[in-house]
Amino acid sequence: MAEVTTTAANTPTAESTPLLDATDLQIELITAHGVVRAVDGVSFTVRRGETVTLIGESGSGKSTTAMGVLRLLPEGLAVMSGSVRIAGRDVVADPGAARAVRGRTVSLIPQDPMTALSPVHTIGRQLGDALRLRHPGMSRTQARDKGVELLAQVRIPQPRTRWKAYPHQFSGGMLQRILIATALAAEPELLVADEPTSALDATVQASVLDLLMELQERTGIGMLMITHDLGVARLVSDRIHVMKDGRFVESGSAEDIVERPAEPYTRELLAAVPRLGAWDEDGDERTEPVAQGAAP
Ligand SMILES: Nc1ncnc2c1ncn2[C@@H]1O[C@H](COP(=O)(O)OP(=O)(O)OP(=O)(O)O)[C@@H](O)[C@H]1O
Repeated sequence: MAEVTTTAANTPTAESTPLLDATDLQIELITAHGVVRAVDGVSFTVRRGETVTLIGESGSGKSTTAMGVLRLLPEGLAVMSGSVRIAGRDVVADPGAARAVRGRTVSLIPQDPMTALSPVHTIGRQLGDALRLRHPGMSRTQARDKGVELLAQVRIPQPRTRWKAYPHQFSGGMLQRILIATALAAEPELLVADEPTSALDATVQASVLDLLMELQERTGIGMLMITHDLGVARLVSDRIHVMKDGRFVESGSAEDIVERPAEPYTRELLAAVPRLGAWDEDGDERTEPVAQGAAP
């Protein structure tokens, strides 16, 4: 999607190593009702500047995959096999590698902005803490200046004044943008976004997705997107993996999956999207909505 700028750090070798490389990932969850194989042998990669989306209905295993990749599933209740290399380090074989890459190479944008931030601390305190975690030598003043800059980047109006505000003083869309700023505080190479807009209404959803794409274009960050909404997937993705019962039933470019779905399950997901404009080369939405069932 975005142009990849080659820097000294991005040697050809580093460039060709995927940021995320999952091979035959299996995850079993130990539940009160027995063992559930939530993820059943999936393989996928995410490279710099790419957005790769896992799409599927509720219970298909998308979130378990995302949380597994980050090793955020409860130890002892989730058994993982296969491999997941993040920037070359296998987090399945080595949980220590997961701790090393989380909040550095890879950051999570969680699903529900209303519950992801602590209600008793100011936005500034929480964003400042995230920055100082990444840069231990940073003073509070430096963290505030950098944090205000990040809030401006995610289009929070009057960021310097809002620094001292509490989460309840923001709308859902603004909170999600603050969470994006918090994820960016770690200067990650890869973002995992778990249904980042599902708690937001349609117009706010569009503006948050737009912001993510703009950030990606500017920074070349890779993104693993989780969604149940093919409209969202089509807008942001380079590649889409359609997930059902823990497996990928269909994988391809966003255009192929949306325009030429091979599987009945994908066609069902498509049918659940109320309106999709015609595909055009720039991936722009067409401005005139398509009325379902309307006469030509
Ligand atoms: N805490 C849990 N206890 C029991 N079963 C679980 C738990 N979490 C997930 N599962 C099961 O694992 C499978 C995959 O669930 P998962 O949440 O990953 O799917 P999903 O596609 O992300 O759905 P959603 O969009 O609803 O989060 C499902 O069969 C689900 O019932």
